Amino acid sequence: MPSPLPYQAPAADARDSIAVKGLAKVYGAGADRVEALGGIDLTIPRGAFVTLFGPSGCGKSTLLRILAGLEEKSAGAVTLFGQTPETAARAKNIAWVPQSSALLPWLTIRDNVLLSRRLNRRADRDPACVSRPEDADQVLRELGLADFAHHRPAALSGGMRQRAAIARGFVQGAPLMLMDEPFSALDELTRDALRLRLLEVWERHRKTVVFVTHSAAEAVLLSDRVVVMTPRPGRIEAVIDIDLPRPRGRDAADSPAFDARVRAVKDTLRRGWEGEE
Ligand SMILES: Nc1ncnc2c1ncn2[C@@H]1O[C@H](COP(=O)(O)OP(=O)(O)OP(=O)(O)O)[C@@H](O)[C@H]1O
Repeated sequence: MPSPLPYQAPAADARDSIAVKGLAKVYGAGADRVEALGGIDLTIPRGAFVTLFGPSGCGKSTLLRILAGLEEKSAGAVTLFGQTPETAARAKNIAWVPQSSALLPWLTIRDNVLLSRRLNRRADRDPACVSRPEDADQVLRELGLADFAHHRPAALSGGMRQRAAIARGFVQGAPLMLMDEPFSALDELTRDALRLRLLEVWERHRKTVVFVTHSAAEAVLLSDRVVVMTPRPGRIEAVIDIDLPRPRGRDAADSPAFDARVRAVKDTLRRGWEGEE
């Protein structure tokens, strides 16, 4: 009988990061073949706020859906804190914040925010992240929704409903939040206010966030790292560390340092795109 292979402990940091290695995704075949992602390597440390930034069609949503376990990869390896996306999704270790709030109209805001937690009481979650009902009240307060907790979604503005969707993400008890352009349907003033609200709440909870946006300024304001992606096939042009001090508030976007980071992100995208043409 062959001797068993020696036990190999997982890499020391496997449970402390998201690791993407050689990831590729192809949709369709023949004339319909689209290489949505090719050769994606990315490491995201636990607790980081990381943004995927790039033009339409560069594969941001595909990458996010693969991380969420909603889409199969064509090649490569993905682990979320040591788990496959499918296992992490089954264990309810991933919270998804969509573009539109997707609240249930017949439930109050508080019940909407608590719904996933209630439905998934028995989930095999990361014990450090399990939330309590009181957490919903705290997060609703932090997001300025305490007075609306017992209203139904129809009584709230679009911005408030999106805040409720973000609250639901934080209360879900998952260590990882995936946010797919959560502010894209909102007007500019509401977006500005919501970015700051999101930052305030994230500072207190420090979940790992992977956020998708088309806005360089939004990416820089929110992130520890901006992943600049270019299309055909979707690939990572560069990962830019945003070394601006935290916490970042209303004044964070009013500095030459901020403008320089936004310029660096845009220039990186332009270089990658021009290089491709
Ligand atoms: N289900 C699908 N079937 C076929 N092709 C798809 C599918 N989903 C995405 N694609 C293609 O894969 C590529 C990447 O799409 P994806 O939506 O991930 O990009 P994106 O950067 O998120 O774009 P956007 O910013 O417009 O949302 C595009 O060429 C798109 O047409």
